[in-house]
Amino acid sequence: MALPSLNEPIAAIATPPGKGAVGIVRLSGVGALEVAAKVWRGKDPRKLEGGRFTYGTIVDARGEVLDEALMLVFRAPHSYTGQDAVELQTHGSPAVLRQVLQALLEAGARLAQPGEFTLRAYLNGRMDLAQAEAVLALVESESDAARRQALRGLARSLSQQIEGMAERLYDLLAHIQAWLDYPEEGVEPAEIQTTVSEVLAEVERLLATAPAGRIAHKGARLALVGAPNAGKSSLLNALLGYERAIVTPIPGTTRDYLEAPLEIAGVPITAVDTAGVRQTDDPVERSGVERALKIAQEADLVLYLVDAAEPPPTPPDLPWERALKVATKADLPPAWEDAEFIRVSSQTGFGLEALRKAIHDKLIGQASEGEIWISNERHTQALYEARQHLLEALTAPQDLAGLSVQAALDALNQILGKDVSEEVIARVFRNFCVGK
Ligand SMILES: Nc1nc2c(c(=O)[nH]1)N(C=O)[C@@H](CNc1ccc(C(=O)N[C@@H](CCC(=O)O)C(=O)O)cc1)CN2
Ligand SMILES: Nc1nc2c(ncn2[C@@H]2O[C@H](COP(=O)(O)OP(=O)(O)OP(=O)(O)O)[C@@H](O)[C@H]2O)c(=O)[nH]1
Repeated sequence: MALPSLNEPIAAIATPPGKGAVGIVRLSGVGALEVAAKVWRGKDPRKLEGGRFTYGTIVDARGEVLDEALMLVFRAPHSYTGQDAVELQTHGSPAVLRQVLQALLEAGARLAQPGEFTLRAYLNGRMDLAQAEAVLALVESESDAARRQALRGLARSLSQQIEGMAERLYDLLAHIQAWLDYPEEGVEPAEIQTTVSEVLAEVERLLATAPAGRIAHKGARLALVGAPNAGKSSLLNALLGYERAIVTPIPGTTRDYLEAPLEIAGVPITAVDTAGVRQTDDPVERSGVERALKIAQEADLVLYLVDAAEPPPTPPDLPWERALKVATKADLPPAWEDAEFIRVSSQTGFGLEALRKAIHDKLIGQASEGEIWISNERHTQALYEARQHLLEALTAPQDLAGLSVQAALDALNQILGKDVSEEVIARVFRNFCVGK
């Protein structure tokens, strides 16, 4: 798969489809300023300093005015792509944006492919591949946790950590090579063990953040499960802060399931209220129960609710390793007590903060706010590969350990986009939107 040419001017609408206060059309490449000059009535962009706005009108090839606009000129290498670039900031009408784009295409630009501006930034060495992926993650971020992590990637936090590990492996390789050449003055076998173990621990630490990273990026499904009248709908409403689900004293009120979005400590969560689980002959209720148990199996986390004011029911079959046990109606006199249960009252709000914290901790695990979370599947795969080769290096005969160290190094470098195939690059940028 060939990557698109790097230099010809490309153009795209950068703002999302639909009406907006302002819309932006982007242009980048060798000759971008000439293309812009052809559609512009105002100061000549070729004579403008980089980083300045100017006001004027945009015209098409026949001289018809398309809109009044601001033009922002960037001069290579001081632009997002590293090339000469121009932004036309118009009124945010789909008709205006379409015509302006059309005029740029007629003036000599080519329509940009998805992610092609960022691809150019990468190919021009303005960012590494992990940073480019962070741009995509940032554009896609819907939660605060995801935004924060993506911004960290953009600032090269992950890249620097990978570079640090790579550096240590390069040094080790050099020593191993010296030892192969001059066995009498080369590496101590212990040096291989120590360095490889330390880098391995770092790789494993990063891999351990992958579940948290995935959840911060994609969100988690939280199933509320329990017997009829356990207080599932009430707890959902209490967590949401508004009355989403119907609450009645009649057992079996929620017959199907119901989803509602919420955010806990910056993590996007889809809470699913399910039908009460019990033995029943009613076919409608039974399919609700089956569905509830299936939702529990598929959820990232299950809240198993038991009414603390009643004798406890027989627990259903749940994925207990992904479950939190919750005793509800803590405002009533308890019929039983069990320290494994988090006590809450949806009526008074008692225990809700503790529950939120427990949900967050269980979903995010030991990954701490301050560290880098891996949220990208490509990075996860590369780290697994590196881990595999480092484990090999630990057990390989000393004269072969270098091969495994080299393979681990190659895997780490893939994250940065060093020596990756065009295939891999194309796959990364395929997920971008046009104009990014
Ligand atoms: N209008 C607009 N807003 C935007 C962007 C953009 O391209 N255009 N961005 C992009 O997606 C993001 C900002 N990122 C950017 C990063 C670098 C450069 C840039 O031109 N850098 C040059 C010049 C710096 C300077 O003038 O001080 C450089 O680093 O040399 C521009 C935007 C978010 N907001
Ligand atoms: N005192 C008290 N009553 C509660 C509390 N939470 C729920 N209830 C009551 O318990 C009953 C059942 O509550 P729901 O939230 O509908 O229970 P559910 O588990 O969704 O019930 P189903 O839809 O039947 O499965 C209602 O009468 C609620 O008012 C609580 O924290 N304290």
